[in-house]
Amino acid sequence: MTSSSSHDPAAGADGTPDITPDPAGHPAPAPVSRRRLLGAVGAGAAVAGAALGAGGTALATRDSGSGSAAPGGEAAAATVDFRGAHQAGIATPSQDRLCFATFDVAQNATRADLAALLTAWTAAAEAMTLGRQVPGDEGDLNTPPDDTGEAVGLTPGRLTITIGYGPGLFDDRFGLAARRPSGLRPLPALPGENLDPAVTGGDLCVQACADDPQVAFHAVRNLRRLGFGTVLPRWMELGFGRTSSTSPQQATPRNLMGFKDGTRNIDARDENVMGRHVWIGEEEPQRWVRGGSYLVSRKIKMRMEQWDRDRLGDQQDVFGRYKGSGAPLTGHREFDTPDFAAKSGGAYVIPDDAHIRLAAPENNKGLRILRRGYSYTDGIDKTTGDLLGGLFFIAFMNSPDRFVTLQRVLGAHDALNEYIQHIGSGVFAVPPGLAAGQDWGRQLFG
Ligand SMILES: C=CC1=C(C)c2cc3[nH]c(cc4nc(cc5[nH]c(cc1n2)c(C)c5CCC(=O)O)C(CCC(=O)O)=C4C)c(C)c3C=C
Ligand SMILES: [Fe+2]
Repeated sequence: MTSSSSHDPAAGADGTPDITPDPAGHPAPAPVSRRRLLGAVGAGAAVAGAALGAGGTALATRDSGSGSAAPGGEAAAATVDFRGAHQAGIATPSQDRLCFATFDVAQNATRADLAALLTAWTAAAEAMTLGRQVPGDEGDLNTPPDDTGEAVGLTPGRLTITIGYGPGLFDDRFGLAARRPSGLRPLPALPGENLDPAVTGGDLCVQACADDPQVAFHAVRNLRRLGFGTVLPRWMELGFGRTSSTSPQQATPRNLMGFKDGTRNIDARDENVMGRHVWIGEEEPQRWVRGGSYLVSRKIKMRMEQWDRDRLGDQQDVFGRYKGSGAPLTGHREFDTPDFAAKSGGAYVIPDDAHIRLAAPENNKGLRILRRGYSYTDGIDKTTGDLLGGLFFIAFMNSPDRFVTLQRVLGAHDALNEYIQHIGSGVFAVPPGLAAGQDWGRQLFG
């Protein structure tokens, strides 16, 4: 690979990339309130940290079942509304942690079983996002507890639980063929991928995001527990270090390649942009899924040993951005607009095969997606000693064709391909949010 060995204009005087300043001067998160406000959780928007929104999002502690406060004092954390026009966990400012799982419906499960499970999942999910235990009979010594218990005493951690349905759910098993969202079909084969069936597909997916990994895991575990006999877990992924900002109010995080990731992501607070690119709109014949979205997941392994031996100039050319500041190679500050026409010595400053050139909306007829991925690790490869890990890519869009269009270009031409491989995949229709009194079972089956 060639390198322009570009020097980061935002680097310190000694040439060390200065990775600390946020050029946009984004505000620091509000201090966490320690006050305990039980009960009333209003219809306000999601909030980062514990700042109370004017719309009434309240603070809550996890219900310990005995009414006592969390151990160690009165720790409080923000909750995110479970109900609304759209499911939480899409436009919600990204939490720090992810637990993502897919499930297949068991062979002998019926339509009624699935509908009942989705109704039970709704009640459990709503309770858990409020920091409460999964509802049910308590204290019966002759039956297993309704909640597995490991989140008792933890704060809600901005938990969101987002559900999605895979293409297989709309086959002839449950009478759902006539309700299949028009864009939902298996993704086509894409260049360079090497998909492992063990981390690909599923009839249903559950994305649990929270600022505490135990809260996120507890959510998926309890849905799995409720699903005994009706659904079987297919695969599960834990994510850390969110790799995308979904709001410029969040400092841009770094991925495992050390680059700021999410700089030019969609600002999920912009309803106009979300309406054009992310939410399924009026053009969708299946009314029940309007206001929803499509979730595409890709488990992307990074060849970290190769990457860590690559020169800084090469690394920057791969993305078309400076590693320190995150600025485009044609700019000085992170949020400068890339100049894809700029040349130096007859060659593009942002190389032909740079990741951002190939993925940018300017070069893809305005196409945009909302990225909401996380880093993952699977430990080490025992035969080689290599680190196993990379990006668990999640993106939301109003048609999976958007992802296919982008990935056809990236998979064929991206300089990043030398260092990554797509090893897992999923596509799911994400229904809209639930109104008061509605549940996932009735929403799906009509
Ligand atoms: C098909 C969509 C995409 C895949 C797959 C993908 C993989 C991938 N990306 C990075 C790191 C970065 N991506 C960045 C920008 C960026 N990436 C995509 C799409 C996919 N990325 C888009 C649409 C964009 C925005 C392009 C633009 O408008 O300029 C960046 C730059 C910072 C940013 O804007 O977010 C980084 C860094 C990795 C490591 C990766 C697979 C492992
Ligand atoms: Fe990317």
